[in-house]
Amino acid sequence: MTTASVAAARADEATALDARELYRFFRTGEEETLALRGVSLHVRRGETVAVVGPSGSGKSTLLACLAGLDEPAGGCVRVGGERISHRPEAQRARLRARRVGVLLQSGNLIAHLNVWENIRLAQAAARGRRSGAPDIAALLDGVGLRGRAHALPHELAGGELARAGLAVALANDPDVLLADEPTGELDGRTEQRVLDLLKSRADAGRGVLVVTHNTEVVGFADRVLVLRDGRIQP
Ligand SMILES: Nc1ncnc2c1ncn2[C@@H]1O[C@H](COP(=O)(O)OP(=O)(O)OP(=O)(O)O)[C@@H](O)[C@H]1O
Repeated sequence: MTTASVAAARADEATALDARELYRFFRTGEEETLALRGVSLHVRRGETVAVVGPSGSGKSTLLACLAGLDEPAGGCVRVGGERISHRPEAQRARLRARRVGVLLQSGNLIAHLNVWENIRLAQAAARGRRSGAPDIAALLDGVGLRGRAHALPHELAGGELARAGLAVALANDPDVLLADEPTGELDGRTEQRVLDLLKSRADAGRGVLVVTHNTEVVGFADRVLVLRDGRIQP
């Protein structure tokens, strides 16, 4: 191995998420919207990064591209050194199940499965992952839902639902956790609990990226990136 390739391998190891020159546009009739215009960012292992920006700046589109839920028209996304962009959807889903935790505002729970079953399903989808999956009871303890393991999503209150969603997003012990407004509708105490959990993921050597308007979340992040008109501000 050359010195340069050793250095590149080390940089890869230290990086949980790496996105280069992402472009994404939408066409509606005659109209074309450039939602992402060359976005590059990275999240190191052990780091929490917040992305903030006004409504319509491209935050949700960015999160979807980073998670492999959407395909950028140009650019490349790597998670834990593996490319997740520009692959068939089934491969992206497999990689996401193994390496990425996604917490969306729309929720990530399957309605007819209880909390325990939702977590179990996320773990089953991640099979083949190199390390063992976290213990479900420990995950539930972490989000303060040990007593709600058998509740269906519609039986949970708003804050409980958000915490259950977080437990599912963490079920595969992801290299990177991507969260859209993770503290959206939460009361102060639950918000602090969720932020502590996100921080503990970073402390465990994983990467955390949150998209948010919330100043508390911005304050807790190691780095803040501002997105405007589909570009990261210098
Ligand atoms: N499916 C789509 N079809 C057409 N235009 C879209 C689509 N999704 C997003 N856009 C456009 O892309 C731009 C970025 O949208 P995006 O939802 O990513 O912004 P955002 O920063 O997440 O906004 P908000 O904070 O309001 O959720 C907007 O101009 C939006 O109208």
